[in-house]
Amino acid sequence: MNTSTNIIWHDSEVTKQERQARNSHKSVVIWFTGLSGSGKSTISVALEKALYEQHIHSYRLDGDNVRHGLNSNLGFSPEDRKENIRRIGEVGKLMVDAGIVTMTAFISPYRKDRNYARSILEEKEFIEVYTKCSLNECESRDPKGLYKKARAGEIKEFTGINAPYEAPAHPEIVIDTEKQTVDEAVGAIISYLKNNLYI
Ligand SMILES: Nc1ncnc2c1ncn2[C@@H]1O[C@H](COP(=O)(O)OS(=O)(=O)O)[C@@H](OP(=O)(O)O)[C@H]1O
Ligand SMILES: Nc1ncnc2c1ncn2[C@@H]1O[C@H](COP(=O)(O)OP(=O)(O)O)[C@@H](O)[C@H]1O
Repeated sequence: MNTSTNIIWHDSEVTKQERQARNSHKSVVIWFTGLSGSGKSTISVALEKALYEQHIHSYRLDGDNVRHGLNSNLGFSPEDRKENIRRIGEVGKLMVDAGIVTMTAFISPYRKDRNYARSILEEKEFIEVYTKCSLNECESRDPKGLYKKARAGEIKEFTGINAPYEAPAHPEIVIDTEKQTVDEAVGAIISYLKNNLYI
């Protein structure tokens, strides 16, 4: 619900299309979703580096990082996760307007919340990338030791253990991180961007 009143939109004199033309590439949100430990951060970091090396204006928003600042007042209840994703969707939209290829790496476990983020962008401005990985494998990777803590009852509402993860029904890209290497994942996403004339 919008509680701000008496607010009037003020247009820029530089359009998104003009920024994209100057950058010689489209702007888009590449929305990673998947369990903790499924590879969202690892792949988005590698993708960001590869895009940077190809002179693509890009930027990465990562759950752990954004929760240190912009979203530091949010926890992991369904309501807080919804607000987390709503804000990231809005930031993603601003970055697309600024002409930037934006990667977001959030668990974003609820389909409805991801679809909301998609809905505020124009068609083709949201590419959902599902980092598919079994809970078993994520738990054995446990890069931050959080699954161990969750199993020991030290973290409430941990995704996959005692909070749900709803896999995307129709993601644009699926990366099976139990089968594809990080380089293969980056290659697959860059091919998608090239084949669909984003870059
Ligand atoms: N309860 C609980 N459930 C899931 N994850 C937890 C939790 N508590 C802390 N963490 C750590 O926070 C990271 C997930 O934050 P996100 O902003 O991506 O989560 S969400 O999209 O709002 O669901 C997640 O990072 P990733 O491992 O990179 O996914 C964890 O490091
Ligand atoms: N094919 C792969 N793709 C991505 N990460 C992988 C892969 N194989 C192993 N890993 C490892 O799995 C872990 C994934 O952790 P991370 O990227 O932080 O996941 P997330 O951001 O989804 O929580 C890292 O330790 C990474 O080195």
